[in-house]
Amino acid sequence: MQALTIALAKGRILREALPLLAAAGIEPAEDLARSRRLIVETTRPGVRLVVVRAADVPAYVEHGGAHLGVTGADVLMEHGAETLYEPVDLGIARCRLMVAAPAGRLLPPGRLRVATKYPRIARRHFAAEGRHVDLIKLYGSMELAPLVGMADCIVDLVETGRTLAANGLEPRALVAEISARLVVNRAAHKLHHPRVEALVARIAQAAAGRARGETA
Ligand SMILES: Nc1ncnc2c1ncn2[C@@H]1O[C@H](COP(=O)(O)OP(=O)(O)OP(=O)(O)O)[C@@H](O)[C@H]1O
Ligand SMILES: O=P(O)(O)OC[C@H]1O[C@H](OP(=O)(O)OP(=O)(O)O)[C@H](O)[C@@H]1O
Repeated sequence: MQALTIALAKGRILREALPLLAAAGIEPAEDLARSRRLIVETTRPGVRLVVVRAADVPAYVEHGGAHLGVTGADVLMEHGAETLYEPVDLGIARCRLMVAAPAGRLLPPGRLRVATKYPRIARRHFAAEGRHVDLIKLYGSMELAPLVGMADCIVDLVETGRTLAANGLEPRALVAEISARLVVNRAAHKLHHPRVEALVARIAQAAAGRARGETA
């Protein structure tokens, strides 16, 4: 029987997802921090993990490289993952996607220069407000763009607000509440239905337990 593969976003989501998966009875068979192996077996027979960049998880699940995936809602929104089935909000890696700008500075009228890693989401957000934008796509450290005069505002993730404050920026508008989500390949869901359903149910149960404060 083919093993079910879960694609996990590395970094912050991986760190928070591992205790959740452990509570669901799925633990990596080797230390992920030390191993250079890209496919890792788990203590649960028939379930294996692949660890990839957060932004790559939708592609792995969409194209059948993994049956299931765990990544941020921000990544899914930006990817336009309508083709993926999203059954569980894991409640981990919580933060907010926000518009932020230099503290106390009025945004200029007319076209706004917006720096972001999320051009699709940003365009949609400002279009809904009827604002025209010039988007500058960045891959990190968005907070820098207004400081060097390259952008009027940013669309970026905010958790504690410390990064904004440290750079003289302030939140201006909420774009979306973000948390990590479990996604499932639709074909895999049909084809391996009982096994996929059982796995989704275990993970959903662990997420619900975590929400009740039962696990880390
Ligand atoms: N400060 C934060 N608080 C909570 N969740 C966050 C925070 N920053 C990012 N996330 C969530 O974790 C996901 C991955 O972020 P992370 O910073 O680990 O990787 P990245 O820098 O976006 O990816 P890569 O290293 O592959 O470029 C984000 O897409 C988001 O869903
Ligand atoms: O509100 P805060 O608690 O300060 O968190 C927000 C910061 O966290 C994320 O960056 P991260 O630390 O992941 O760095 P990266 O974007 O360079 O990966 C995000 O891109 C913000 O910069």
